[in-house]
Amino acid sequence: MLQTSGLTRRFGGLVAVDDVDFSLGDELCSLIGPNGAGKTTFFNLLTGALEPSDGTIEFRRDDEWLDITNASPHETASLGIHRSYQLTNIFPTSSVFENVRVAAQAADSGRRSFWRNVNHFERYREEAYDILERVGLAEHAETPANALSHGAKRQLEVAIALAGDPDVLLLDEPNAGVSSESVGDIIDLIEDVAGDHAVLLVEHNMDVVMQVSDRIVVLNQGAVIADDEPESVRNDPAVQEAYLGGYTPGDLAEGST
Ligand SMILES: Nc1ncnc2c1ncn2[C@@H]1O[C@H](COP(=O)(O)OP(=O)(O)OP(=O)(O)O)[C@@H](O)[C@H]1O
Repeated sequence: MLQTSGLTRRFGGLVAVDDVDFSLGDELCSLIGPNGAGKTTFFNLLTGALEPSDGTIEFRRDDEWLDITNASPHETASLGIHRSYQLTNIFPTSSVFENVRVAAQAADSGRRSFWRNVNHFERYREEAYDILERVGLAEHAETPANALSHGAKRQLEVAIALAGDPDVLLLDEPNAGVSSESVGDIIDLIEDVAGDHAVLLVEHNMDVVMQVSDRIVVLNQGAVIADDEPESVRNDPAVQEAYLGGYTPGDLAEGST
């Protein structure tokens, strides 16, 4: 569905993403690695927020591979690649419902404006309510976004990303700052969303990663050092050394960044 070949991004002399060959199918793949490994830069390359220094990015739509290496964020979004942004795309004083409705409307005007009809506003409302039901925020529909708990704000970010009607969802630390009691809700949401979307997840909480992932890709200093199913990645000596040294399974603790 999405693949990169030799993807590289340099910042001056620093190689933040280093010759990455990666593919995402219809699965939930987690991207992990130590601070500064290049995960955010890789997300920014996939969405078009940053231009690569080298390499290519391709996206499959219908049966055709499209070269999206130099696509803008607007173009990647209209193709169906959406990212959950940590709080930055929430309108804090608008209601939860309004945030999702506006996102549904914006996505529609980017994608399907030609087909809009007189009932489209009602459709955005229905879409927004359906999504709020799905992410567990229906009872907070009229709450101003800035009055939500941290965990509920994360759910709202996912709701806004879903409103874009994505094929590929890039989830950026959906557990960051979430209390340990709410981590289970976010896990349920990630697993639910992965049922009908390809998902690439950046997440520091290893228990979450081990529980939800079909596959894990490990970045270290910009390069892929492992790409395998969770059990194999956990037992990989190179991954242990670079990242998992202190990890013992079973502690669903608060996500850290
Ligand atoms: N705009 C930029 N200009 C210069 N250097 C940058 C820029 N963005 C990122 N970097 C550097 O690129 C490297 C990779 O950073 P990146 O944020 O992608 O890592 P990360 O894996 O997401 O880290 P974290 O887990 O801390 O979020 C780091 O050394 C970072 O300092």
